[in-house]
Formats: sequence, structure tokens, C-alpha cells
Amino acid sequence: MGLHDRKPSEIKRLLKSFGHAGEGIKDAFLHERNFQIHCFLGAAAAAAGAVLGISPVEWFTVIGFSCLVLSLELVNTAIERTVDLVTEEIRPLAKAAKDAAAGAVLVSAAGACLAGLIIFVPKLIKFIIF
Ligand SMILES: Nc1ncnc2c1ncn2[C@@H]1O[C@H](COP(=O)(O)OP(=O)(O)OP(=O)(O)O)[C@@H](O)[C@H]1O
Repeated sequence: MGLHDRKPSEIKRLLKSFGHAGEGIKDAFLHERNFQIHCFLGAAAAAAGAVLGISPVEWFTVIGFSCLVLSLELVNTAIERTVDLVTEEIRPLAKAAKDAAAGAVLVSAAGACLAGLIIFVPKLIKFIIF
């Protein structure tokens, strides 16, 4: 099979992969409350950034943390569903896996919160006072 024969099917496969990823994001958005909350908070941070005029480095931080939290929410969802697929019984390992995944989201969300406070609180104070 020549290079030209392979190209269309590889592009198709790539597009299919994007499609599957999009389905995963859509499913989490429709069914996972925490994912919806984090989407809303990311959008709120972006709106605040636009209104308050944050710097490129601050944009990088806001976008980076938002993507990190949303990515870990998706991984958390994947782990929860995989554990539920494996067992519906109460099992210490199932608990440990789900708690660790939830912990990963919490760590990233705490970092995002802290970064948000450092970036936005001084600007908000200036915005309100002046
Ligand atoms: N099979 C299980 N065995 C033992 N403990 C479990 C099991 N399933 C869930 N748990 C415990 O219940 C918690 C919540 O699990 P659940 O699957 O309900 O996730 P959730 O409510 O969707 O979580 P989140 O708040 O992250 O969306 C887990 O973190 C874990 O401590």
C-alpha cells in the first residue's frame, strides 16, 4: 500500500478519534454535575479576565488551570465508570481508586482557586475602588 493509499484512511481515523473524544466531553458535560460546575467556573474566569484585562502570563495560567481541572474531571469520570463496570459491590480497592481520582481533581481545583485569587483579587479591588 502506497503513501497516498494510506493517507485518507489515517485522516479518517484521526477524525474518528476526535469524534470519540468529543463524545466523551459531551457526555461528561450532560451527565456530570462537577464537570458542568467546572466548565461554568472556567468560563466565569475567562469573562473576568476579559473584563479586568489580565496579562498574557495570567491568561496562560487561567487557561492552563481550567484545562487541567476539566481534564482531571474527565479522568475522574472515566475511573468512576470503570470501577462501576468492574464491581457494584462495596470494595476497599474500589473506594481507594475513586477517592484517589477525586483527590486529583481536588488538588487541581485548589491550585486553580489559589491562582484565581492571586490574579483576580487585587484587580477586583482596584476595579471596585477606582
Ligand atoms: N464500589 C465501591 N466500594 C467502596 N466505596 C465506594 C464504591 N463506589 C463508590 N464508593 C465511595 O463513594 C464515593 C463516591 O462515589 P460515586 O461513584 O458515587 O462517585 P460520585 O458521587 O459520582 O463522585 P463525584 O462526587 O466525584 O462525582 C467514592 O469516592 C468512594 O469513597
